[in-house]
Amino acid sequence: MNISRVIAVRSLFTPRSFTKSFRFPILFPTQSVSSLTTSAQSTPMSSLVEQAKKAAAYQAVDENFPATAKVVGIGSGSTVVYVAERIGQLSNKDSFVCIPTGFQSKQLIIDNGLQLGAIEQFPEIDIAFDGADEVDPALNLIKGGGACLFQEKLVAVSAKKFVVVADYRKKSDSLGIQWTQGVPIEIVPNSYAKVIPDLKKLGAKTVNIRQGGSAKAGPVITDNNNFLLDADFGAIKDPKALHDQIKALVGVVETGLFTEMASKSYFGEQDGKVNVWSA
Ligand SMILES: O=C(CO)[C@H](O)[C@H](O)COP(=O)(O)O
Repeated sequence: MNISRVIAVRSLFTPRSFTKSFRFPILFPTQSVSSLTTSAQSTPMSSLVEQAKKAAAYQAVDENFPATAKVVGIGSGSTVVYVAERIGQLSNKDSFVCIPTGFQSKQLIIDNGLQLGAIEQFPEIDIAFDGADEVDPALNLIKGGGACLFQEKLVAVSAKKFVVVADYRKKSDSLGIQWTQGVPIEIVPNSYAKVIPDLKKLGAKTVNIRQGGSAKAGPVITDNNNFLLDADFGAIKDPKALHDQIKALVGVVETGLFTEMASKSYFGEQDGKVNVWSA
C-alpha cells in the first residue's frame, strides 16, 4: 500500500466540509470530482493517471453506495485506495462493515477508520468495489496484477453488486481480453511442475512463476500462501471458456479471468471526465 501517496493526495485535495447530503443519511464532502482535475496538456502522465483513478473511484462510490449497506467489499490495488478514502468520508461509516480482499485491502479499511469484518462472518455482501487490469465492453475483466485475485473473486461473487474502478489505460475497445502480460493463475505451490505443462497444452505460449523481483528472491507468495503463474494465451476471445478449462486443472486455485460478475465499470479519463460502462 502506498501510504505516502494517500497522504500526498489528501494534502492536495483536503475535503472542505461534510455538508452535502447524499441519499440520507450518508453525507459526502462538497468537493466535486471534476474539480480535482487539471488540464491534460500541462499535467504529467503520472498525475493524470492518479487523478483519473481518483475521479473514477469517487464517482463510483457516490453513485452506487447504498444508503442501507451493511456489508461492503473493498478490493485491492492502487485505484481502490480512493474507494476506501471516499467510503471513509461517509458520515455513517459505523453502520456497515468492510470485507477485505487481502492484506493491502485490510490496511486500507483500517487506515480509513472503517469497520473490518471477515467474509466468514459476513458471506453476503451488499456491494463490492475493485480495480482491474483490463476491462472489455462486456465487462469481462482480467485481474490479479496485485496477486490478490482469489480473495477478490470470493468477494466479487459474494456481492449483490460488483463495481469496477479503473483509469483510461484499462479499457479494451473490442470484446475479449487483449492483455499480453499473461493470465494470472493462483496455484498450490507444489503443483507448478504439473500445471505449467498442462497450461501449455491448453495453448499458453509462455507460463512464468511470478517472482518477487528485487523485493524477494524467489516466487511471490499470495495472501493464501500460494504461487502465482502468469500464462500468456495471446488475445482471449472467450474468457469464460478459457477460465473453465484452466480451473479444471488439478492444482489451480483460481484464475484472474472475471466474467459475468461486474455490473458497472467506471473509467477515469485523461480529460478529467469519467466514462461508465454497464453490463
Ligand atoms: O487485481 C488486482 C490486484 O490483484 C487489482 O485490482 C488490479 O491489478 C488493478 O490494480 P490498480 O488499481 O493498481 O491498477
